[in-house]
Amino acid sequence: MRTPSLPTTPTTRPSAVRNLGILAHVDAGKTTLTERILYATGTTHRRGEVHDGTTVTDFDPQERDRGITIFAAAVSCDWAGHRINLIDTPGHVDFADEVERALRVLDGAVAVFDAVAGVEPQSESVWRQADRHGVPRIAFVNKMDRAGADLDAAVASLRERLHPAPLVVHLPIGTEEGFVGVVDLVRMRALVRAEGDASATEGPVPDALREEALRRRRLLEEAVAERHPAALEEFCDREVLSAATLTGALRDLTRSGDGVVVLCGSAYRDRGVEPLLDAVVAYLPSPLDVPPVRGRNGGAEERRAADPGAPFAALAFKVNATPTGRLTYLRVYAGTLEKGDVVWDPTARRTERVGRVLRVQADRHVPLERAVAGDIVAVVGMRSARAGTTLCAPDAPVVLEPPGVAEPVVSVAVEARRRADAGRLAPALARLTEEDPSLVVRTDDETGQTVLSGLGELHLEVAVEKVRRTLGLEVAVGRPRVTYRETVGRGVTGTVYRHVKQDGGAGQFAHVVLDVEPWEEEFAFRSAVVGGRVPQEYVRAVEAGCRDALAEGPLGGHRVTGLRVTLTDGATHVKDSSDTAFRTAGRLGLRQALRSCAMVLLEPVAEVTVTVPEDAVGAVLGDLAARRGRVTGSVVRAGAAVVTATVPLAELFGYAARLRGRTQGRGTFTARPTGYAPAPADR
Ligand SMILES: Nc1nc2c(ncn2[C@@H]2O[C@H](COP(=O)(O)OP(=O)(O)OP(=O)(O)O)[C@@H](O)[C@H]2O)c(=O)[nH]1
Repeated sequence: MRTPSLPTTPTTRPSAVRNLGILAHVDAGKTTLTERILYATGTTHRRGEVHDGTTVTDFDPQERDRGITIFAAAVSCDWAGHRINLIDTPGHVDFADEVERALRVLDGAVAVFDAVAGVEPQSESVWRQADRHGVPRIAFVNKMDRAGADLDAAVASLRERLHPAPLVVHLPIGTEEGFVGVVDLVRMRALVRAEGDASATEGPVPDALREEALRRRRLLEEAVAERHPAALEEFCDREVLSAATLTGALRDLTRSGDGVVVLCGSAYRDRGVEPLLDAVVAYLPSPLDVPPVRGRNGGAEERRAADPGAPFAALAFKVNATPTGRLTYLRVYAGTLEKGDVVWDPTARRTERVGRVLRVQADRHVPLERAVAGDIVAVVGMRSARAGTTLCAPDAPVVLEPPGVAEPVVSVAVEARRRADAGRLAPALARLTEEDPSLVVRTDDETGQTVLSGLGELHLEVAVEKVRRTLGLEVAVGRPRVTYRETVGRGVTGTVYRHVKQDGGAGQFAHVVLDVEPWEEEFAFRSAVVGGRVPQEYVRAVEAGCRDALAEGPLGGHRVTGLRVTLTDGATHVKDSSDTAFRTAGRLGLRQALRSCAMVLLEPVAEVTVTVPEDAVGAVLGDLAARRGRVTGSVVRAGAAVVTATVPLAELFGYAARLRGRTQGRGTFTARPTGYAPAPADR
């Protein structure tokens, strides 16, 4: 059994905290790197391996069985007087929402790349996610010990596909099996760990590499000076940059997102891990270096800085049922939280009592007296907080922007296998959705079946398996189905809808005239009513009614998207008109209009990347064509063919097994949902 030692002291200086995520494509080595970081920092005393199922962060039984990260796990360690709170995130696209929630609360990230494959599809997706959240990052090119590893090629693919300004600060020493360490180009020192060494040794740059190291240092100086005015000044005056100037400029460029420091190593062989930790501390921002968190207090925007003395504000980003109790993971943005405190949930409009505050070390927890601004902790005792809930001081309310939730694209019908268990299914599913907001449960109106929806086949498989393992509930699962949508192919003008109701007491009256047209965005609404014939408040009610109508389209009850509605005319009644009447008129009026429009059924499509041995390409192309796939590219890289194609998600069910069969287990693929496209008429 692993015995992680736990940093138990509360962090009192936000400037000494680094909250970071480890992001990458599946199998790039995030979990192994996290494991080596815990070992290098003395947090653990043995190195766990993914293939042995002994890592600290992949502690869930399913993660160990499948050898992949499914849930973002938090661990903390100390390095050079700093507290590093680290979140190991899943690399598989089905769990992208878990990454999204983690990114919302992180200040920085380490993006891990495979030195042979370079930038892979999911590394591209998580990179864009981090861009959206403005999270500064460092790149770590891992697996430098593998045959075919090439730092320069990996950097070229980074530049080509992700468009950052790469600032390469390492020169590898040795190649592939002979990779033993790196030259740190900032300090011009070599860090070598030969086979059998317990730790890295620092020394002068080996003579054989001196010239190349100087050339690369020069390239680094030029790249930095080009982007950093103070560095440029020094470079112009003295024609060189000092290590101190270089370090300061690299820090500034990382934090502003104008450059990405690139390091290399081999996590598996413990090479390049300590330099990576040094870089995290030197370049990535502390909670004080990022802009104060934004929130709303009533209608007004409010910002809270990472000040332990300020009124408390925190965002819950994960909820997890554990043997310790229901854990709510919090990023504390402002103020201090002590055990026993009463905090306010402004959205649910209720108070919550904080039972205990815990430092989380994957599946282990250590009680803390308090947590201060900038820290990431878990608390026990919250009843209603979910991922995305703000918790704040009762006398200083604020609502922080919650992370977005992805729309589900795949559904399965589920039922308890044993009749006697029928009553246990609903609470079990409710618990799942509480922990993972990207899972949705509903009852099908026509069949009465319970339908579980999520982001992919694997996502749903893992969810059902969790119910079986944790609650001992056997669940029968139907065939997976994709989530269709409907859009407007050709619009209509002048749909008249009159909502009149007269039953005894107060009547209801609303009259609307609507135009509907295809639109680029999901939904837009405007009023073109002249002369105040429909007051503003009723216009808003019509819009709300139209939004209600989007839930079910006329083709098959699917969600409607891609349209603009214009309210062109209407009429009111002095006594009988109300918000409710106009909302109803908006809903029923749009429904009527959509029935007259030419509607188009949309199905989800995914960008698929298949990597196979060259001799299997023919079979793979034929199979993709049979699945209505459109091939968008094909290249040969390190002896393997990489085929990219756009394929309807509905045709991808069971593809993993099929590909394995066609390639004798040598083929792999990833699928990234990219949006919706018109479905063929027979759907
Ligand atoms: N040769 C080599 N193999 C490595 C290295 N780092 C990780 N691996 C191996 O690569 C495989 C994947 O590593 P993981 O650490 O599970 O990768 P991951 O990115 O966490 O994968 P997911 O959590 O599933 O997204 C494992 O078999 C590791 O042993 C490395 O530096 N060199």
